[in-house]
Amino acid sequence: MITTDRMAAVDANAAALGVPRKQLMESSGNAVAREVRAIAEPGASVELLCGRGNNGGDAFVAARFLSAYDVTVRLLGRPASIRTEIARENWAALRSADLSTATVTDAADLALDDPDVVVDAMLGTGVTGALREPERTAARLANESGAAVVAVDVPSGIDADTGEPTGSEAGDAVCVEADRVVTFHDEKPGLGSLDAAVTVADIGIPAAAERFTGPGDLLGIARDPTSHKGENGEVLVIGGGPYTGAPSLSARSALRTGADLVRVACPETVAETVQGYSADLIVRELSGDRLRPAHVDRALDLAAGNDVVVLGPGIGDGDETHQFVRAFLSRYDGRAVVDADALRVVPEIDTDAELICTPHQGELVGMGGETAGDPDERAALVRSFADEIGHTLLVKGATDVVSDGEAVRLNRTGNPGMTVGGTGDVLAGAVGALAAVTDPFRAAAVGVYVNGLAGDAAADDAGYGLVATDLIDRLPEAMRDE
Ligand SMILES: NC(=O)C1=CN([C@@H]2O[C@H](COP(=O)(O)OP(=O)(O)OC[C@H]3O[C@@H](n4cnc5c(N)ncnc54)[C@H](O)[C@@H]3O)[C@@H](O)[C@H]2O)[C@@H](O)CC1
Ligand SMILES: [K+]
Repeated sequence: MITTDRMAAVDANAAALGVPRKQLMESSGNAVAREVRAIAEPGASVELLCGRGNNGGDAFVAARFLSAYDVTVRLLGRPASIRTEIARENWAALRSADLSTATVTDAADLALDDPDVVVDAMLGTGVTGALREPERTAARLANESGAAVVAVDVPSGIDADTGEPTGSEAGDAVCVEADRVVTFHDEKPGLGSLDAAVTVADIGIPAAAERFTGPGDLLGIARDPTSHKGENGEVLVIGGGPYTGAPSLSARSALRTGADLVRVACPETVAETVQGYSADLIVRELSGDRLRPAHVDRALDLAAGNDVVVLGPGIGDGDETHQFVRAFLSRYDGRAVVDADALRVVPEIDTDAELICTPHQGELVGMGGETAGDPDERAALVRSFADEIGHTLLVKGATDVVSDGEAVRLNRTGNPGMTVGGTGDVLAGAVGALAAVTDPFRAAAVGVYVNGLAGDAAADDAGYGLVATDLIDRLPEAMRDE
């Protein structure tokens, strides 16, 4: 099963892997033609009803594969209104090949010439709201035609994620009632409930486009242009004690990954130094030189005003500090990224919090997890351990593994230069900022992807001499989804 959003991400990842969308469209159109050949004898009349998006584009391709049939390609709209370049190119290819094409702009001019097969390629996953004209009339005609109706990807006017007619809240939903659906790459959640035979066509999307993070994973994280301060995330970093650099790295990384406000709660002895790293941080002092159980009430108060807590950078491994982490997590019920010395406490704690744990492999073993050399084996182990502890895991390595106990994603951005100290703190901050605006699994996957990209950009300039702060300034560029 794949949702519409995830499909768009995988599609973009495939393009980044060298399989561009036009190539996918060629395979999609070929699969549609195959379906027509399976249900109709050569010579049968086939009417292709095509929209102006890529759903229509699939049918332009299909027409080229149906030379043994009596084919009419009917475009709903003017050729100039075809929305995408790849669909336009495939339309032009039909025209230059002298295939029978027609355009309809007015619903009143629509009539079907008693076809044996109707191919519904009006709208796919790009549909919004109830069907408009002329698609609305065309859907009615197709439903009343008595022809076998083959829908491309999803019947027009159906939401692929829910199976419900789009715009059904308005109470006037019209959609294509397909006999068969040829959907691409994977089953869609909404198709199972339809009264149609569904074929899933492999269109050549490489498995790696789904398995590994890629630029598509960033889609939809770009912010709402009308948002105001605070809406794009408030993050509290709880850290510091024996180390001062770590909480500052996490906090500055969260800012560069897009968080609006980042606060640091740290022992008073390090507060001045942490503040000294950056005027952009809001620093809250806790008494003494280490995190201790006595700080829990105050830390919970501070945490309550934020979307996400990043817990652990630079806290050290003193007993009192472990007690603090234990007590904090047993009472905190929000979202937190847990890193470094705070990790060990997680498996033994009973918490309502939603955690994203970011261990390297040594820390994973310290938590009671297992690791393996082979990435597939490691992925399976991470998945079952995430399931066991009930939290999201991001296990760092040459290939990073992210799992929420169900889904697994691997990441291969990054380079050996990133074994330098502090890059883990940068990662924790980036994941924290993302966890304020998206779900934990995606925050971890995108965080590790952009952190690695920033590391690769830093290595281009500094080679293995790169340092953690080099990554921070490169995060905004890494976050761009184009
Ligand atoms: N990886 C993928 O996602 C692939 C997608 N492909 C095809 O591309 C399709 C998605 O293409 P698009 O994103 O271009 O979207 P669509 O082709 O589904 O339609 C988009 C356009 O239809 C119009 N429209 C939207 N709602 C409407 C309504 N209610 N009434 C009338 N017109 C409406 C709008 O102008 C919109 O831009 C998929 O369903 C599939 O068929 C394939 O070509 C191959 C790979
Ligand atoms: K369709």
